[in-house]
Formats: sequence, C-alpha cells, structure tokens
Amino acid sequence: MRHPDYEHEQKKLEETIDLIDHEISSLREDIREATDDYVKQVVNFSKAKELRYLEEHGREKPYFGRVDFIKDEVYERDSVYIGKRGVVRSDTFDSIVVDWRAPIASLYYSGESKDAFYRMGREIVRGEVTLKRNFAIENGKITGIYDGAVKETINREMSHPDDFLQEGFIDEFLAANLNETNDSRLKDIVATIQSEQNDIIRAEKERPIVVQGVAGSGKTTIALHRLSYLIYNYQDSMQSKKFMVFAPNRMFLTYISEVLPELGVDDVMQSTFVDWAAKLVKPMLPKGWRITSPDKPLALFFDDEQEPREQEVASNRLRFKGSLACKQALEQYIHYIMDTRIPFKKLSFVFSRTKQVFAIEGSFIKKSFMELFSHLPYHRRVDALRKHLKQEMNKHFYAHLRELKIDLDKQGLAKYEKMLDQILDTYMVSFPRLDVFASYRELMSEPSLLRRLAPTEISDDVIEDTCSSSHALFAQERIEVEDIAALLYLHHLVEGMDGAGQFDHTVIDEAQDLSALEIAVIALATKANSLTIVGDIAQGIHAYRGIHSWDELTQGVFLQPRASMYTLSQSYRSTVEIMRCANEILKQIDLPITVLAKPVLRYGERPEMLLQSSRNDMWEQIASRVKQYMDEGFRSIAIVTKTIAGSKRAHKSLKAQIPSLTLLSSKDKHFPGGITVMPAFLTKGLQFDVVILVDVEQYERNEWDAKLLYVAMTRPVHRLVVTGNPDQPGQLWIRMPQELYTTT
Ligand SMILES: Nc1ncnc2c1ncn2[C@@H]1O[C@H](COP(=O)(O)OP(=O)(O)OP(=O)(O)O)[C@@H](O)[C@H]1O
Repeated sequence: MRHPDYEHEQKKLEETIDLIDHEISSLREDIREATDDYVKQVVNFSKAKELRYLEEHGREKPYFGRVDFIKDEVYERDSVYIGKRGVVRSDTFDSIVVDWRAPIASLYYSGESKDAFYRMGREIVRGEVTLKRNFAIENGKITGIYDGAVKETINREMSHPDDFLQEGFIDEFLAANLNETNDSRLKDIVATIQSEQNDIIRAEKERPIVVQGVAGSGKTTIALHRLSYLIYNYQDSMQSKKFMVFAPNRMFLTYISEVLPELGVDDVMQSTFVDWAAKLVKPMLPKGWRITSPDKPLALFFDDEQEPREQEVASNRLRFKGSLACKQALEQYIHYIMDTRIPFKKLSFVFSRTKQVFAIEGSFIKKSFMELFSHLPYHRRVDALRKHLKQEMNKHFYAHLRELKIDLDKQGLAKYEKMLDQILDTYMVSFPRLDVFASYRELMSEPSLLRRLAPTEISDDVIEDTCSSSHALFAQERIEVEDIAALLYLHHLVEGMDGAGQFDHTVIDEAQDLSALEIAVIALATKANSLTIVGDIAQGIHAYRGIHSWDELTQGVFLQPRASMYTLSQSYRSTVEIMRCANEILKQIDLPITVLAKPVLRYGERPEMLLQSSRNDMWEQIASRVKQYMDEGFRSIAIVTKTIAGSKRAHKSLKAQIPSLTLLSSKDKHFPGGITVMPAFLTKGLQFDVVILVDVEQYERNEWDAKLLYVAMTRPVHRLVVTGNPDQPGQLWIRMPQELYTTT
C-alpha cells in the first residue's frame, strides 16, 4: 500500500532535483573559465567539488530523511530534509537540503520526541519533533517511505524470556538497509545512524571519549563519522590532515580508508601505533639496535607449543611494560635521579672588591628545582633552574652595588657576567644530563632499582621476570614493541614530547589491544585531549597486553579533563543466529554483562558445522562451500585458522582447488577482498560475507582462546561455517547448545 504522503513527497523530490539541476548549470558556468587569480582558483576548486557531488550523488538521491520540528515559543512547523551533503540555493542562499552534520540534523537522529533539542554552539534550541521520516530513493523516484518509531522491539522467534533482553530491535528502514548488504566493505551509515551512535559522533570535542561497544556495534564506522562531523563543524580550529587514526594493522587501515572519501575526510593520517611510535624511538637507540617483530609474542602465545614458564615470564614482562605501574616507575625514576644523584650543594661566590659573599643555600635550590619547575621535563627543568639561579644572584649582587653606591663600568659588568656564567656552568655539572635510552635500560635491567621505584602492588616475581628477560633481550641489542611507549614516555619526562599536540584529533580503534601506557603516549601527541577511543574488552585477545578494564583509562590516564564513557550493546553486522552462537562462547568466560551483544533482528541461516571423515575431505568440503557461496553472490569469504602456521597449511591445501585464494599475514598492507585465508587475530575489525572457521577444536577453554574465537565468529555478515571433529569439538565448542547450529 502506498504511503498517504507519497504524492506530496514525490513532488517535493522532483522540485528538489529541479533546483539541484539549476545549481549544477550555474556551477558549471562559474567554473568554465580558467583564471590566474589564486583566490578564484580556490573558490573554483571548492565549486568543482560541490559540482561533482551534485552530479554523481546529489541529483540521484538528494536526501534520505525528513524531520519536522516545532520550535518552542514559535509554534511553526519546520520540515527539514537531510542529506549526505547540504545543498544551498546560490541565488537566495536558502537551504534546500541540510547536511547530516549540521546542528539541526541532530533532531533526525534522536527521533520523535516532545522534548527534543539540539545545540547551536553554546545555545540549546528546544522544541518538539513531530515526524521522523526516511526515504528510499532510486534514480530520482521514491521507492519507500518509512515513518516514525525508531526502535520497535519485536519479540519474534524468542523461545526464552531472557532472549528478550539479549536481543535487540528492528527499525524497518535500518533493516531494509542492512539486508541490502551483499558487499562487506565499510560504508557510510549517515541515513541510519542510531541515537546512541549519534551522541558519540556529536560528543564534545575537547574531552577524551571512550566507547565500549560490542562486536559489530559500529565503533569503527562512527569514529570515522565523528571525524567528518568535527571537520564540518570546526573548520576554523581543526584540519582533517591533522587528524590521526590508529588501528591494529596496515591492512585494516586500507580497509577503513575506503569509506573516508565518502565522508569527506580522505586526507587524515593513518597508522598503527608501532609504525608511528617506532619512528620517534629509533633516533634514541644506539647504532645497530633494532626493534623485534610485533609477531614474536603472537607466536609465543598462540602458535607453538611453548614452555609455560617462558610464556609466564614474557607475559609478566610485557604486561608490566605497558602498565600504568610502569608509567609510575618511570616518573619515580626522575625523582630518584633528583634525590640520589644531585648533591644540591650551596652556590656561592665572593665579590673581590667588597669581599661580600653571595650565596644560595642548597635547600633553597632543591626546593626551587623540585617545586617551582616541577611541570617541566627534566632537562628543561635544569635549564630553567640555571636561569633562575642567575636571576637570584643578579638580584642580590645589584642590590649590593646599589646599597654601596658602586657604579661598575661596562668592563666591570662584563667581567662579573662572565664570572657568574662560569660559576653556574661548574655548578650545573652536578645535574646529570640523562640519556633516555641508557636510563631506560638501567631501570629495566636492575631488579633492585625497579623494585624501589615500581608501586608496591607489583610483585617481586614480576620485577625479577621483567629485569632478567629484558636484560637478555638488551644483550642482543634488541628492544621489543612494549619498550616503545615506555621509552617515549621517559623521553617526554626528560626532554618533553617533540610532537606534543601534533594531532588535532585522534581516533584509536581496537583500543583494547593497546596498553594504557601506549594510549597515554598518544594523548600526549594530541591537542586538547581530543580523542575518540573505541574498543571491546571482549575482543582483547592478548593475554600479555592491552586493556582489561576501561577504568585503566578513565581512572588512570584521563583525569583532567575526565573522559566520557559510552557503551554500545546493539550489534548491526551479523545475523541473530550468528550472534547467538558467538555470545555462547563469551558466556563461558568471566566478563561484564555489557560486552554481550544484542543483534539487530535480522535473521539468516544457523551456523553450520561441517563434519569431516578426513583432512582431505574437510578441504574438499570447504572448497565446495566456497564455490557454492560465490554462486550465491557472496563476494568476500574468509577462511580463518587459529594460528599463522595453520593459515599457511590451509592455503597450501586449498590453493589447487581455489586458485584465487589469497593468504594474508600481518605484513600485508592491502585488504584484497575476495576469498582469503588468515589467522584469527588478523580478522579483527574486518567483516566478510561468509566466514569459514577451520578446526574449532583447537580453541581451548581459557579467556584468550574464547576471545579469539569470538572475534572470528563475529566477522561474518551472512554465513558462518565451522569445521571440527563432532566427537571432540574442543573445550569451547562442546558447550554450544546443539539447537543453535546445524551439522552437515
Ligand atoms: N546505524 C547503522 N546503520 C547501518 N549499519 C550500521 C550501523 N551501525 C553499524 N552498522 C554496520 O555494522 C557493521 C559493523 O560496523 P563496524 O565495523 O563499524 O563495527 P565495530 O563495532 O567496529 O565492529 P568490531 O568491533 O566487531 O570490529 C558495518 O557493516 C556497519 O556498516
């Protein structure tokens, strides 16, 4: 049945397209003539950009939504049409379409309400939203109109009362959009941003925000939309080329960069933490020293049969190096140097002409150094103290000259200046200059020193393990990835951070995989604490690194200003059936309830377990599934193994049957799409139409394997296939309720 307003809306759409056509002609006219004038060139460039948008997208689908708003005390209804970009009539300057990032567009995302409001700078505009309407538009024709209720919870196919809490909602327009997906690249979601996502996108700019969001809740997507929002609203104080996005690997960065042009922020910087930080650290290292591969710990913990004790030592060391306790130990190291290596002797000299002694007591010098300049990095503190001592001496000396009415000539004054400089130079020698790397090495290899400086809650075993294994590593002229943030932090304490404030805004994706210290270092490089930190504690797959509770950031790193914490529990990626299975894995480990995902009610097929009679049979079945899914039109299919070695083996076994199969490793810079094989840790952040999970029995019942399996299981948009031995399906899969999956 046609929507009662269909005629009206179709007419409105046609009028809008006519106006856009008119704009297109006048823009074409404006930029036709070449010009030497620089200002005109700049104007023409931005007009050409606008023209391209209108020709390629704006004309076809000028807007996706409408919101009707009655402003308090005005009582006149205003209908605002919202699109991916704003369109303004160049003759009257009337707004034909409002940009989704504009303040008033916020009303569209918060939905119908009697107490609606939006912020215009500092002002809050209040009123009532009487209608929220979505349009599906194809080639200038309206093909669907969806009104009202954003969150209509449908209690469908739920067998257990608890399911109601576990599962999510269906928004008809959103469901239509999600079902369309047959291409798993990241895309813009401006038409269907949900209210709680909108709050994050539009959050205050000068405060760190931390988002705990379940798998598929749109964290990556909304963090990038936030960049787009910030650049639109703060063009005067922010530049997108000074935005930085940190993500776990290079392949993931190319994967997300596909959506950036659509959002108008294609010139942002992107890096992994290690790539960015290693560049800063390398100049600090002695010649010949290197950083070990980031994959080394992965192999130690996931790949090979390693000695448990060796794993324990590595885990103790790596965890400590990324911790806030390590940050404290580094801060204490500076105090230790000041307490034990600087004698703070009395500074004095005699003015030979009057035999007057000028002196500054050691205690006064120590107090000035410790208190007056405590905000400065150590070396700058030393320089500031020298200046201060000189001023103090001058103050007393010139007061003495005035008192005795001594008028020193130019030569006499120069002699005094020279003598004072020499005295100060000699005195300041007792303030050691610190070599950052040598200091760090000293701290990390001497257990008695580290014990003295680390907080007492760090056990002696951790201190011993850290120092002994670091010492062995340093003996090979190597540092490891976990040393990088600690070294940069010490550098900040000693010299100051060169790149402080280099980023106008920073996004940290998959933040649970970075350590608190790494995030603290990134914050030092970001202006005004303007950070968007997104992650999921349930997807922290490393026992030896990463954040285990967001309190580490909200209570340990961001104290001034405090971080705002957001939680997203609605998941948009996978079908209900896939998320039910994935949640079962998480329930087996002790995690806070907030990390369990509520899927949007999009239904599909139950995950399927392939039974195998032999290894060869398994590879054959996988190959035939791949062919079947390709015939069904799925474009991205990932074959996921637990380990790096496993993915190499799978590639070897399947290559002949699937010639287009690509083996991916953490060295890969590009995400090729198509049919890929990779270890589970590499699938983080990515999504595929289909995931085929090989050898599920290899995942054991411990926190890290459960999280790794959960990550892999939450990657597919449409289908999940698992291979395993049904008699011994592994410690995690064995608890999977049989009704949640099928076997073939
Ligand atoms: N409001 C929305 N409307 C439509 N699609 C959405 C919405 N929010 C998220 N999605 C879709 O959900 C999928 C998951 O998004 P995204 O990868 O950003 O989630 P994530 O939280 O970063 O996931 P993960 O932690 O599992 O890597 C994407 O396909 C995205 O387009």
